[in-house]
Amino acid sequence: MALASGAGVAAVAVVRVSGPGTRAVLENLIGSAPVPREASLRRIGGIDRGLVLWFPGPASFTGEDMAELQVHGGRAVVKAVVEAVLATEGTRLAEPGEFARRAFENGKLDLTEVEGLADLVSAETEAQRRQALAQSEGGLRRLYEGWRAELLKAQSLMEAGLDFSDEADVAEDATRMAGDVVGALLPKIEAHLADKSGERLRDGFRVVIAGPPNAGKSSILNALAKRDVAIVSEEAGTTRDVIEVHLDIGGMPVIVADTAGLREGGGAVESEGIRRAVSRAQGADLVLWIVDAAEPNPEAAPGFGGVPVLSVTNKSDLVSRSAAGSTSGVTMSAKTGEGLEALIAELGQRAGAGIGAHCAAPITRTRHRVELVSVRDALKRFVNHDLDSELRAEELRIAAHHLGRLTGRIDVEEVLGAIFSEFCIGK
Ligand SMILES: Nc1nc2c(c(=O)[nH]1)N(C=O)[C@@H](CNc1ccc(C(=O)N[C@@H](CCC(=O)O)C(=O)O)cc1)CN2
Ligand SMILES: Nc1nc2c(ncn2[C@@H]2O[C@H](COP(=O)(O)OP(=O)(O)OP(=O)(O)O)[C@@H](O)[C@H]2O)c(=O)[nH]1
Ligand SMILES: [Mg+2]
Repeated sequence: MALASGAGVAAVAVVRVSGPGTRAVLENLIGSAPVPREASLRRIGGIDRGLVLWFPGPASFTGEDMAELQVHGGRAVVKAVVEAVLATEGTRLAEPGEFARRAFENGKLDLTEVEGLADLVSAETEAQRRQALAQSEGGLRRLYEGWRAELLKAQSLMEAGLDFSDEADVAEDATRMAGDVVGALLPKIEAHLADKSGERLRDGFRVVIAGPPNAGKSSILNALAKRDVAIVSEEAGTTRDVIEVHLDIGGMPVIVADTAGLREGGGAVESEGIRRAVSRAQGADLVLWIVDAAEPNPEAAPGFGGVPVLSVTNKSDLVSRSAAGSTSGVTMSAKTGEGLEALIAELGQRAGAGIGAHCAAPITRTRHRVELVSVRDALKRFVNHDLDSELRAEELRIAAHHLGRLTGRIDVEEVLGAIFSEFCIGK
């Protein structure tokens, strides 16, 4: 049992119940289970009048008997309904992600679909929502199940080759056919691994604003965020902590961080701010290097460990148009807003906004990448003909094992905890 509608008061709250005791909860609270899968307006335990939904298993989200009580969202109503449900013998509060976990355990969802659901609940932009929905509806599951079927085919051909090892031509045919199957599969896995668009979309494109003190970094952050997130002042060394905002540029999540101005000297606090700025910049997808247009000798951007740098000349309002436009990169004024649209367009383009969704479902997590690298490496060893047939067959088993971990078919107990704890209570 859980309050699925989350913390805080809403107009309507949803209490979700799953498990074999669900029918007993309904009998205790509303007298009887209503018509399955149809909303019924009922008195609920003398507490409220609300909509009741009854999903007898296995045709439910978790695959078990389930019910929903949709009641008025007031604190007293919710508290009384939750207590009334818990009063039924055997009922308890659900752990975070427990409904999804049961759906997984009952074969309703595979691990990639569960991850898709978690991402759907936390999606912040349209492109993230689309990607998460497709994954939650089996985009990756179907892809990986197809590959698993190919692997099984190759495995059985290799086994046949081993069984007929005294009939050289039969054995050779079977082994060659297994090689063809893997030979066709490997480039598909390589192409899938080469596509980083899914992880980038899920994680967001990370931009760090860096530059000398007082160049207008915090003013640019505020202009991008369209609100006063960071303190701006004419004093050099204003920003110390890294300040982050989440932007949605054409459906792409872009995470912009403002940092302390980089300069020599300064006190201990400022030095720590500078250390954080540099470390953040080195982990970014893009650094915006901000300089003051009125500065006669603008400081050149240092290297940030190979991270691409886009030069931004700010305070264009302080200089004549021709002087401001002469530098490379973006020229803008955080004060007047001139050039801001151009900066946003450039960020969107670099983040990959507007690129239509890739046809195939992409990798969205490091977990997928790690398992698929193991699959690929085993298959590469398989195609290496220096190994004997026994060892090559073993490589196929290793590949199938890692594919199984990906979809949750085999020994995933250690990853389950990590995945399901991402969910909020009630999911
Ligand atoms: N009120 C409410 N809204 C909700 C949910 C919910 O649990 N309750 N969902 C919660 O995530 C999502 C909808 N997801 C659902 C997924 C499967 C089933 C379900 O009953 N599946 C059965 C029957 C399928 C069918 O008839 O097509 C099954 O899989 O066997 C229900 C909701 C979003 N909206
Ligand atoms: N004229 C003009 N002034 C600006 C512009 N952008 C920022 N300023 C001013 O420049 C000063 C410094 O701005 P901040 O945004 O605090 O600069 P910063 O780079 O974050 O500074 P630190 O955090 O100290 O490194 C403030 O007085 C701003 O009002 C601009 O485009 N034009
Ligand atoms: Mg600042």
